[in-house]
Amino acid sequence: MSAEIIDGKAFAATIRGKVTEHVARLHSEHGLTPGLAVVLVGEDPASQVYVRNKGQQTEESGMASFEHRLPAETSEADLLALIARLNAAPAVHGILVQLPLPDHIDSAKVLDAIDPAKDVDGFHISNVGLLATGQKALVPCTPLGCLMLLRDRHGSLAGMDAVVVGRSNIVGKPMAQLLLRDSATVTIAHSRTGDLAGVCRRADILVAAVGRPEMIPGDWIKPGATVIDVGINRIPAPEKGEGKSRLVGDVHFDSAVQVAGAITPVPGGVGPMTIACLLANTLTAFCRAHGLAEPEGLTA
Ligand SMILES: NC(=O)C1=CN([C@@H]2O[C@H](COP(=O)(O)OP(=O)(O)OC[C@H]3O[C@@H](n4cnc5c(N)ncnc54)[C@H](OP(=O)(O)O)[C@@H]3O)[C@@H](O)[C@H]2O)C=CC1
Ligand SMILES: Nc1nc(=O)c2c([nH]1)NC[C@@H]1CN(c3ccc(C(=O)N[C@@H](CCC(=O)O)C(=O)O)cc3)C=[N+]21
Repeated sequence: MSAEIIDGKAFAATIRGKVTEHVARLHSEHGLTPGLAVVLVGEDPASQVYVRNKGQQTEESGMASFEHRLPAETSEADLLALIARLNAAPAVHGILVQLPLPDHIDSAKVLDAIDPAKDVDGFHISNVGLLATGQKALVPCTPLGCLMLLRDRHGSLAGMDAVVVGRSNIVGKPMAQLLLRDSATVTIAHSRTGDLAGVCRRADILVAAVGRPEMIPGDWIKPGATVIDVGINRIPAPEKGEGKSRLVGDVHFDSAVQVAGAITPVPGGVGPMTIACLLANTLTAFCRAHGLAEPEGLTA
């Protein structure tokens, strides 16, 4: 038996379509345009690609995109000054500071300087706290995208055994919070977990957010489970030619697809959902800022 392949790319296109429709209506009814500012410090080539994709898709949805590319040696004080300006800018409704930041900058300090109402990544400590206490928050884009895929497949997640491998602040922890809020029974595994294979085998829902290429093999997966592979790992692909590379997830796809009930591919799974949810969060932030009705089906 072979798993259903969850088409994140198509699902993301549907979400972007809903955002685009809503943005057009806001424009015609109120003459208003939501705006997203993306800040990139340094020249990491992978980050440049993401930032370019985000900018393109933001504009395609009818929103305004503001890109701030700063040199790697930018001081923390200068970055904080830029954030203060974006916090005060009426045309900016969402602010994303691309991570990781250079080592001389304190990421937590920078993220907490963003106005929580414009924090479309959901990384500000007050959004983290609101999510953890079950209140209305801006929710991190990658976990939100995963949740949308899971709800689409299962309807209710109540009582399901969910295992999240990875406990980062940007994926693992908020993912676990969202699953818990939907009444799944949640286990968070990490590098110190004993018998990781055994823990994974209990999961009806397995979310892998580790950053280790193809680490989870098919025989760690419960037959019929839904597998969400968040990992984005670039590995050498000499078979494609000298110096070429390809993207793989944290799950060993070829063996996992034999066992799982459904699985997200890499690329084309969670990645496109992340950007779609960023646009959705920007629209949500805009509507809350203006006291307008929130878009339906685009929040957690
Ligand atoms: N699709 C998308 O849109 C996005 C994809 N990503 C991708 O997701 C992956 C994870 O990202 P991120 O959360 O930022 O990564 P981090 O490096 O911040 O966190 C990785 C987590 O995996 C755990 N871990 C590491 N090694 C093992 C192991 N051998 N066994 C079990 N757990 C382990 C770590 O545990 P410990 O805490 O104990 O060290 C840590 O909690 C990466 O591949 C990243 O590129 C990230 C963001 C968005
Ligand atoms: N403040 C902040 N917020 C983030 O959300 C954030 C970040 N920093 N830093 C980096 C990670 C990574 N990330 C991805 C987004 C889209 C794809 C994506 O679209 N991936 C495509 C393929 C991309 C390709 O081909 O390279 C896919 O999986 O199909 C991947 C990864 C967001 N991140």
